[in-house]
Amino acid sequence: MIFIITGVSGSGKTTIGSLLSKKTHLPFFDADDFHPKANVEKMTQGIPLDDHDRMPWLKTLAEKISGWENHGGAILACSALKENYRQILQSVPGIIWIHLKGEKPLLEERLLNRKNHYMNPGLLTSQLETWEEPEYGFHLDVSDTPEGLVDKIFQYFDSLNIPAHFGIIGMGVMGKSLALNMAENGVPVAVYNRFVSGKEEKIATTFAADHKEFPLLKGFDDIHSFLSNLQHPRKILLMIPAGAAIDVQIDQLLSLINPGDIIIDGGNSFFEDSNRRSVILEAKGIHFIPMGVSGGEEGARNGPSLMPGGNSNAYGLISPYLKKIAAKDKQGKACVTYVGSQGSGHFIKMVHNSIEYGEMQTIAEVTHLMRKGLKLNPLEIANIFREWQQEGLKSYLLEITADILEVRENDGFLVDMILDEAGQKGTGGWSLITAIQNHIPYSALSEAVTARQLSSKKSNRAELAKLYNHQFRAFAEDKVLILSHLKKAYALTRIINHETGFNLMKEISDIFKWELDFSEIARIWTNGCIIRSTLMEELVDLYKNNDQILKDKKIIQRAKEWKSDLAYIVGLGLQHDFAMPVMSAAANYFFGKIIEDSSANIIQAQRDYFGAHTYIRRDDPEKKSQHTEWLFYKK
Ligand SMILES: NC(=O)C1=CN([C@@H]2O[C@H](COP(=O)(O)OP(=O)(O)OC[C@H]3O[C@@H](n4cnc5c(N)ncnc54)[C@H](OP(=O)(O)O)[C@@H]3O)[C@@H](O)[C@H]2O)C=CC1
Ligand SMILES: O=C(CO)[C@H](O)[C@H](O)COP(=O)(O)O
Repeated sequence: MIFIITGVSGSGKTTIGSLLSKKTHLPFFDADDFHPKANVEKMTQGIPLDDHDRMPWLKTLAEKISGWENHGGAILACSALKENYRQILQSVPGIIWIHLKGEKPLLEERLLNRKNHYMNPGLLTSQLETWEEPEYGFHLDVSDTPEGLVDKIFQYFDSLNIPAHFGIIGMGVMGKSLALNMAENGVPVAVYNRFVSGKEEKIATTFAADHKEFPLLKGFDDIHSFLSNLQHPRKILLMIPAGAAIDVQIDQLLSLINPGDIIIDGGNSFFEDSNRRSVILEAKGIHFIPMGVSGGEEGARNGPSLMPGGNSNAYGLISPYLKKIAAKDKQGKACVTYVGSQGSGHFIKMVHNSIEYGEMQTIAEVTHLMRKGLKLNPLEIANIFREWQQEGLKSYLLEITADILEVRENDGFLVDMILDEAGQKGTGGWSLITAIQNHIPYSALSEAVTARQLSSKKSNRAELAKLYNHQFRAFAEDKVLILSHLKKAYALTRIINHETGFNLMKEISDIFKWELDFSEIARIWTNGCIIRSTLMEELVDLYKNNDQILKDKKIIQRAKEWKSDLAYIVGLGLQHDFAMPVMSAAANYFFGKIIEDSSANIIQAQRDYFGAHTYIRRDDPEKKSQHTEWLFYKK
C-alpha cells in the first residue's frame, strides 16, 4: 500500500508523512532525498527546476514505488505539483493520494521558520502557480494540527474500504500475535474468528477494537465480510488447531473463494494431511501453502521462524509479507525460505518440534541429576546453565530453563509446584511414527516422546515407586568433576539429537524427492524458533560441506572426546536410580551408528533359525540370500 503526500513546500508533507508512518508502521520516504545532485544545487541557488530536470527524478521515484509496493508498501512525501508528474508516479495501482493545501501566508511563515533545508522560500510563489490541483485523492487543509490531520487521513482511509492484503482466521495465541506483527510491519490485515453462540462471540472485532494503535488491522465476525475485504488473490492464513478443524475450515472456504486464491495453513498440521490437502486444493485451482511456524507467542509477535512449502508460485506472492514479519538471522536475512513442494514445510516443522522435545528432555534430565544427585538448588542450577550459555552451549531452551528455575514462590520455587506430567499435542509422536514407518533410526528423539508418555502416568508411577522403594541416590563423587563430565555429556547429546532429526529429514526428503536444503533449514532455525542455538548456527556452515552431522571434522573431534563423558554420566545416573531416556538413547544411537562390526549377525542367524528368513554371508560378493538348516548342527 502506497500513500503519496503531495503539496508545495511548507505544506507539512514530511511532518504528516512521518506521523502517518509511525501510526501505520509503513516506512517513510522523502522524495527530495532522491533528487540528483544537479537538482539539489539548482534549488539551493534558488533556480526553479524545469520539467527536463524533474524527469529522471520522477522516473527513479516511480521505480522505487514499485519496489516498495512489492515489499508491503510505503509513504512518500513528494510535491508532485503537475498532473503529468503524478501520472509518472502511478507505477502501481491503488495509490492513496493525500494532497495538502494551505494559505500562502501560513506556508511562507513555515518556510521562514525552517532550518537546514535547501529550499529557497522565494520559490513558493512559483510552486503555487505551477500546482495543478488534482480532482482525485484526499484534499486536506493544513491549518489543523499534525495529529488532527493524520486522524482525518485515517477517516478517509476507512471510507475507501481498501481490501486487506492478508487475512488471518483464528484469533488464538498465535493468530493474534501474527496479526499484530503484520499490522506493525505495515501490512493491512483482516482477522476473523469463528462464531460460537454464547461462547465465542465478537472475538475478532473486539481484538481489533482493543488494538486501535494499529489502524491497518480490521476485525470481522462474519466470514463473508472478512473474505470480501481481502485483496485478490486472497491470502488467507489459518491459525487454528491441526486435524479435523483444518478440513472443516477449508471446506467452508472452498464454497466462498475463487481459483487463484491462496490458503496458508500455519498450524502444526501433520505433513501427510498437508500432502493430501495440497492435491485436493490445487485440483480446484486454490493454491495451498502448508507452513510451519515456530517461536511460540513471543516469536509470532516479534519475529517467528517460518517454514512455507506447497505452491511455489503462490509463495512468490506471499513472500514479501513473510519476510517482513519473520525473525532475522545474524546477517539480517529473514528466517523464512521456500522449503519444497506439498507438505514439506509442515514436515520440517514436525521434525523441528521433535528436536525440541529431545532438547527439552535432555535439559530436564541434566537438571534432575543436578538437583537430586548433586543436591544443587534451582538457583545454583540456573547459574550453571547461564555459565554454559557463555561457554559455547547457548540456546533459547537452556536460557528459558535458567529463567524458569529462578522463579520463586513463597519460600520455595515455582518449578517445584508444577505437576510432573508432560503434555504433548502430537508433533513429537508423528516424527517417531514417520521414522518407524520408513525404517529410519530415531531412538534418541523417540525416547523424548516416551518420557512424556511415562510422565503422564503419575498415579501408576507413585504406586510402583512405593513397591520398589525407589529413591534417587546422591552422588558421592567430586561435584566439580561431575559437572565437567555433565556439560560435555549434555553437549554431545545435543549433537546426537540434531543428527537424529536432520537424518530423518534427509531420508524423507529423498523418499518424497523434496530436495530439502539443510543449510538453509538450519539458517531459518537460527532465530525466531524454539530450537535456536549456537549449534544451529554451526549447522548452517556444516551442511554446506557435508550431508551428515557426524561426518564433520569438528564434530568428529568433539564426539571422540565427549563420548566417554556421556557414557560416564549415563552410567552414573543409572547406577543412582535415575531415568535418563534421551541421554542413554543418544549414547546408544551414537555407538549404533559408528560401530562397523555390529551384533546384527546374531539377529539374522536367529531369524533364519526360527523362520527361515535367510541371511547374506559377509564373504559373498553377490550378496545372495542363504539359509542354513541349523538343527542339523545341533549336538
Ligand atoms: N502456541 C504455540 O506456541 C504454537 C502453536 N502452533 C500451532 O498453531 C495453531 C494455533 O495454535 P494456538 O494459537 O496456540 O491455539 P489456540 O488454542 O490459542 O487458538 C486456536 C484458535 O483456533 C480457533 N479454533 C478452534 N477450533 C476451531 C475450529 N474447529 N474451527 C475454527 N476455528 C477453531 C479458536 O477459536 P475459539 O476462540 O473460537 O475457540 C482459536 O482462535 C495450532 O495448530 C498450533 O499447534 C504453532 C507454533 C507454536
Ligand atoms: O510448535 C510449537 C513450538 O515450536 C508449539 O509450542 C507446540 O505446540 C509444542 O508442542 P507440544 O504441545 O506437543 O509440546
